[in-house]
Amino acid sequence: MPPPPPRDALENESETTLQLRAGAEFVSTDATEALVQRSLRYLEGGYPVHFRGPAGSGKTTLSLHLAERLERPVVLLVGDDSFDTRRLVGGESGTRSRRVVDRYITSVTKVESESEPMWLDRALTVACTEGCTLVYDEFNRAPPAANNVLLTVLEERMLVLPKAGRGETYTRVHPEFRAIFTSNPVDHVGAHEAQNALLDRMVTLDLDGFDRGTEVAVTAARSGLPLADAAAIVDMVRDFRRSREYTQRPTLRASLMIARMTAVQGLAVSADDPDFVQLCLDLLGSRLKPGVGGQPDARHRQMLIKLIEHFCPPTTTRRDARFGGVA
Ligand SMILES: Nc1ncnc2c1ncn2[C@@H]1O[C@H](COP(=O)(O)OP(=O)(O)OP(=O)(O)O)[C@@H](O)[C@H]1O
Repeated sequence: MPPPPPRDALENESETTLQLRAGAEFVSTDATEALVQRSLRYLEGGYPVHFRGPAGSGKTTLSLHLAERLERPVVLLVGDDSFDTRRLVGGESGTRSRRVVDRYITSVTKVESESEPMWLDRALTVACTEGCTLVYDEFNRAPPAANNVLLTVLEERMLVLPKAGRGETYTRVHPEFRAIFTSNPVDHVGAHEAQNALLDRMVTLDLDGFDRGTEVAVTAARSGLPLADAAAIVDMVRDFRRSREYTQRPTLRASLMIARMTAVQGLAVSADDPDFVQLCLDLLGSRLKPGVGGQPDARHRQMLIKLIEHFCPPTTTRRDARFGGVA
């Protein structure tokens, strides 16, 4: 069989238009609900919301949950350094040809051919014209120039198309269109500084991790561990975070990893379970300055052991992983 004809790169990529499942895995607490309500007020008032915070602070999860609460189709876009306006808006992709053969008078055959460029919509155009909720995750990974097209979308509610490919140079933004942005700090690898003009058009809410109660609730719900065990792990990770001894900030994600592995392997959240201690050394030690042979150096190891002993004293017995209970 001959190989398929080469297609424009635009045609090979499809946009992610999501229909979110109700309540999918989001853990709601008083703190998250307060933030959700605050954000919904801005979104319903027509203003985009921007969650800014370090990795693992819950920005993406919160954004997707908010999008779900708006009950509109969701377009998810994840910022990338390779982005340009065309990647956001769309562009001309191939041509459409039409050939008309006219034999009205049998002795005369009139053939007319015409071809016109075909326009392919991308994420922003789809969201703006269909009235979707755009979740633009890590938007500051895209070069600032690529995001310029958002300026008129957010302020004048006009989407300016780069070429008159659809026979128009701009299109009006659907009244139900809403946008939620997330960004990592500028010192994050691959992050660009967002232009002030764009930031000026959004309501920026700083997320620097959740309160203890929310972290415990999320960790327990997502791992299946009892609340007391989840609390011990969260307290240990939060204390490590306060120590500032790390090179990579330990976040809720670190607590979740420890808790899930503990549950899956049936470990006891206890300093006398050597596998649990090794798990903590692996997952927290890797956030310290690199040691030798995949292990933290002696001082850091001692510090972590003390931390584990303090928050997970040797009292509990090994859990039976098959039943999620204690053996
Ligand atoms: N309210 C919540 N309910 C359930 N899980 C949550 C909640 N908040 C955060 N999480 C979980 O915490 C982890 C980190 O959250 P998330 O990925 O949203 O952070 P982020 O700030 O977007 O991180 P990054 O910048 O690295 O993408 C994920 O595993 C996520 O599922």
